[in-house]
Amino acid sequence: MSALKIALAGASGRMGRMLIETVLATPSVQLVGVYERANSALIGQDAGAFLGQRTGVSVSNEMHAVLAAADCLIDFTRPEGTLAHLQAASEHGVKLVIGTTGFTPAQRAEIEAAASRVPIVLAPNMSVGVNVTFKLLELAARLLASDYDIEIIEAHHRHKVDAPSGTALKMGEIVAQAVGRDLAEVAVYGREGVTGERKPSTIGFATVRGGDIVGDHTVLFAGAGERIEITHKSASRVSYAQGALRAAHFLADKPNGLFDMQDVLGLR
Ligand SMILES: NC(=O)C1=CN([C@@H]2O[C@H](COP(=O)(O)OP(=O)(O)OC[C@H]3O[C@@H](n4cnc5c(N)ncnc54)[C@H](O)[C@@H]3O)[C@@H](O)[C@H]2O)C=CC1
Ligand SMILES: O=C(O)C1=N[C@H](C(=O)O)C[C@H](O)C1
Repeated sequence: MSALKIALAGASGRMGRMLIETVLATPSVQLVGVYERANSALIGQDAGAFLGQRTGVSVSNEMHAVLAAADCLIDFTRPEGTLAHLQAASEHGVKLVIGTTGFTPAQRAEIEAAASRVPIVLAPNMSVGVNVTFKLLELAARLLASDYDIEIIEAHHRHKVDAPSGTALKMGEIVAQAVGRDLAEVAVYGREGVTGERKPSTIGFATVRGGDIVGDHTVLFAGAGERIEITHKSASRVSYAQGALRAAHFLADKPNGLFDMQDVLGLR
């Protein structure tokens, strides 16, 4: 079987670098294109230069050239970048794995519309561990129901620009749905001053930013006389990169449609 041809966006980013390293170490995939923004010092350099490796693939700011030989584009950038890349990928019939977070509902609708033309995996967290944690949360929330207060706490590195994390928001959606609430109505994003007592149906979010924390998420179910904490901690970005490659393989035989990592991992 021939290797899956992968193009990457966001070459200089934390995830971009981890993806380049992971693709180069994975025999079932081949790096065929690497994109970075025009103002980047990396343009024209070999994509493996930061690893001391020669790949023969130069970093380019011409998305159409980057996509020309690709089966799948993996994008971990920023919402505005992802939407531009989505447009180019759908023109080329290139499948998409999107790890970027922080989309507005309107931006998400654009991704959904594009999925009628090309298949897309869109997931705020590609790690197997987080996706299994989602299942644990669903079960815990359903069993504990309204007797326990639900709070979601996430911590990330100092460079992260969106809050709460995409993963924390997804966890909120999962637990809200499991207890029959609409997250948009019950979410409380941070507290300050004289807030009054906690309303029982709310789901609170707390965000920590500091240092090089890769990504920690805890969902706290606090009841009378006890509490349950379900926590996932990432120690390396490699699990996200490996998940993204699993997602790319999953898309290989899909003509179109919007999927997430629960689909990829068979966790539905
Ligand atoms: N789904 C998942 O498993 C994970 C998702 N993420 C998400 O991936 C995204 C990137 O994270 P990091 O690599 O840590 O960020 P980063 O800041 O290290 O890298 C961002 C990359 O995107 C590029 N970029 C920024 N704006 C752009 C634009 N308008 N057009 C094109 N390219 C643009 C930058 O040049 C850079 O290469 C974030 O949204 C983050 O939340 C991060 C880790 C795991
Ligand atoms: O920006 C990050 O680093 C991460 N972003 C994702 C998110 O917003 O959930 C996934 C992971 O937590 C790392």
